[in-house]
Order: sequence, then C-alpha cells, then structure tokens
Amino acid sequence: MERTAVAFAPGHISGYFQRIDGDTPRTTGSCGAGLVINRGVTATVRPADRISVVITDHLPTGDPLIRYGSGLIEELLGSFGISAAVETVADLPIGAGFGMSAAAILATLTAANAVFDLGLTECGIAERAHMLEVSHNTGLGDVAAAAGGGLAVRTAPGITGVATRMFPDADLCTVTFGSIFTPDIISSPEQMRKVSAAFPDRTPANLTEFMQNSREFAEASGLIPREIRPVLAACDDAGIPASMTMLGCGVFATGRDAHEILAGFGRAIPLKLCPHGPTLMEM
Ligand SMILES: Nc1ncnc2c1ncn2[C@@H]1O[C@H](COP(=O)(O)OP(=O)(O)O)[C@@H](O)[C@H]1O
Ligand SMILES: CC(C)(COP(=O)(O)O)[C@@H](O)C(=O)O
Repeated sequence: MERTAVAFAPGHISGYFQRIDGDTPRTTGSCGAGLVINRGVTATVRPADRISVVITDHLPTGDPLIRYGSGLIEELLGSFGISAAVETVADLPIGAGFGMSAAAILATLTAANAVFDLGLTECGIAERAHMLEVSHNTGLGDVAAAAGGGLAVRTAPGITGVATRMFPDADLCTVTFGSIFTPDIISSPEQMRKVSAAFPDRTPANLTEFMQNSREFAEASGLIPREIRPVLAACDDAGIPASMTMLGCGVFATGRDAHEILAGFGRAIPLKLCPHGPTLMEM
C-alpha cells in the first residue's frame, strides 16, 4: 500500500525582529521574539507520479480558500528529488503575519521525511526549512521559532539562535484584516534600517515584557497600518496588552478579556502557546 504521512507545524506571531545578514541563507535571519501558537499548518504527503500542491488558505472572515501550486513547496520537493502530492491546510490566513509559510515548509518536510525515509533529524528539517524560507524572502526568524514551542526569544540568526523558550499558560487572541507582502518589507534596505533602529534593547524575562517590547517596536518601526489603529486604541483603553502581528495587517493581544475587545472589530481567534514544534501525526 502507498504510504501517506500527515504532519503539523505550529504558526508563529513575531512581535519584533531585526534582520541579520550572514554570508549564506543558513546564517541569515533575524533576532527578535514571538509566540509559537497552537494553530498552524497540517500537511499530507503521498508519493505521486508528479509534484502537485493544493493549499487550503483562510480569508480573514474564516471562509476557506483553495489554491493550487506553491513555488516554495515545489522547490522543497525538487531539492530532494522527490515526487509527491502535497496538501497543506493553513488554520490561519496566509501572509498575515502568522508564519504560515514557515509552518507549511516544516510540516511538509516532516511528513516527506517519514514517507520517503529521507533520514533527516529534527534539526536537519529545521535547517533546510530555514534556508528555503530565507532564500524566498518569506520570513527570517519564523522557522527557528516554530521548530520548538513557546514564547521564543531569538538572539542570533538561524536555527541555533533561539536563546530562551518560555511557556506561560496565557490566553492569547488575534484579529486580522489581511496580508502585508513580507518579501517587499524584508528586502527593502530602508525598511530594514527603520526596523533595526526600533529594535528593543532589553531582553524580555516574561510575557508582559515581551508585549511591552513588541508594542514599543511596532510604534517605532513605522510599520503599523492605519486599519489596526482603532483596535490598538481599544485595547489600550481597556488595559489589554496588544501589538501588531509582524508582518500582517492584524493585532494580537493577551489576557482573558482580549477576546471581547478584539471581537468588536472582526473575527477574534483565540490562541494558546504551542508547547512543541513540528510533529508527525499519522503514517
Ligand atoms: N500553507 C501553505 N502551503 C503552501 N505554501 C504556502 C503556505 N503558506 C504560505 N505559503 C507560501 O508562502 C507565501 C507567503 O509567505 P508569507 O507572506 O511569508 O506568509 P506568512 O506571513 O503567513 O508566513 C505564499 O505565497 C505561498 O507561496
Ligand atoms: C516578521 C518576519 C520577518 C516575517 O514574518 P511572516 O510575515 O509571518 O512570515 C519573521 O520571519 C521574523 O523574522 O520575525
């Protein structure tokens, strides 16, 4: 019988970041911090005569949207010389700052590793995924963070750059209005100069400090879209820590009361920290 594998990889909400250029994609990435979340991408991989990719995306309203083909996933399979039919289901909208591209690569490679006996370790999977993500400019630090769980603080670029992971049992919530095209921002020297200048100088010791750093960074970076201003203002009025989902047109907030405030502006999605990185679900 033909083998099929299913794997899940968590998404990642980046709170703040700073691009670090190395000599190669392996050593290029970002420092920063973010939340690895319990929604992500589930990938199903089975051997096939030719490569095909079907993506289930979601609109900000929650309605599903089917897309065919993904340059990222096709290149990934091609680089291993494997031919497979891949289906990825993204729990959150793609391109909205939830690290769905990193999760898609990690989930697909975790499943492909099992089906095709590629012999990759967890580290090997993360390394290949990081290099692909960086060379496509779809992200800088998402793979390193999503390779494990929790609130991940990254002090160096690449998959070995995660200095701390914290696991507070916090209620998280997000609302999104749409995407920001990540490659345009992270390949712009001018934007990256502004982002660097906004990078916080203290390392967070807990979720509260992470939220403070994230908001200060968002304000100073010049990246906040007009659409999310009313949401941030409502959170501020209610004393709810909130910031911008980097890089997407959305807000994330913490605490039990966050859901009620965010629900006034759109589909509020409750989240928790994910305690782990990519996992093989069935074979
Ligand atoms: N679930 C997925 N399956 C396949 N490809 C994906 C998936 N998610 C993202 N991608 C690819 O990544 C690109 C978007 O990346 P990016 O803007 O970084 O999204 P995000 O902010 O969600 O990480 C898409 O154009 C698509 O090619
Ligand atoms: C913020 C970003 C550069 C992009 O994140 P996304 O749009 O979710 O792919 C991230 O990879 C980071 O380095 O922190």
